[in-house]
Amino acid sequence: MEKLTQRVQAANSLLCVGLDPVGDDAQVVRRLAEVIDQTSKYAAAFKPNLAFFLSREDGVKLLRETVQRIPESIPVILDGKFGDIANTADHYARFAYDVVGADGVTVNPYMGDDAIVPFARPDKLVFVLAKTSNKPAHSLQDVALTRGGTLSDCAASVARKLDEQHGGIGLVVGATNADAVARMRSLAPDQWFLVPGVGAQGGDLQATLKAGLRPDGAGLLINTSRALWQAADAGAAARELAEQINQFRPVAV
Ligand SMILES: O=C(O)c1cc(=O)[nH]c(=O)n1[C@@H]1O[C@H](COP(=O)(O)O)[C@@H](O)[C@H]1O
Repeated sequence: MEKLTQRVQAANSLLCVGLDPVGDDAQVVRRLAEVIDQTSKYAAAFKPNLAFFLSREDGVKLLRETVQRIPESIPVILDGKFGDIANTADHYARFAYDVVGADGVTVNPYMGDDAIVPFARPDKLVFVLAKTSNKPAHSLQDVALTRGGTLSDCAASVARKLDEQHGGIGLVVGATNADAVARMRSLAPDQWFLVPGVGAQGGDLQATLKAGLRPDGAGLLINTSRALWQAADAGAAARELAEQINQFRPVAV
């Protein structure tokens, strides 16, 4: 969290640049370098999505090279949505941190605390899926529990408890439902949220910021992936989005 906070302050940005590379091999290598180099100045973090690398024959090598190209001061969140029993999760954590060199991960909490805890290390960021951006998520995440609240609420409270115990635990909350962002913020007032869903998925940036920013003007990492990958000028698009975000921040961090 320290590295993230420092970067957010240094770049004066809450923008997370998503890296979901598509195209043929030569295009992808060239475009990844371009997007990283052009957007770095405006990036609070980068989020490579593991699936887009694993679908290529040399995906792990490309992922490692991608992470190495990102300036050291900018946190890299490996979006793997990992989630398995502790023994297996430990190997995913070694992959993400020790093989790939990521500073953080996304984790699916469905299997419970032991799917999350192996990722908690003093210097790492763990974002737990709580309320995702995809519409069909309601079939599981909005289910009401007999003890009260929904499954999303439960994920948020697990993430909060684990943050108190281990530190470095945030939530993934989609930008496609501002009421849900507000609900998650009420359950997790202090934690960082990774927020995908603006850009290609049509999330409302202003409503999301209003619902989710902490009083200190931080606490949200606004991710966009395709909108930057497909932009004619990724640097200009990143600058524009970072500036739009800052317009709605009540206080500079
Ligand atoms: O964990 C994520 O990053 C994630 C959670 C979520 O609720 N919704 C969501 O879209 N994502 C990821 O965020 C990125 C969104 O990409 P764009 O829709 O192209 O901006 C993809 O890598 C998704 O896998």
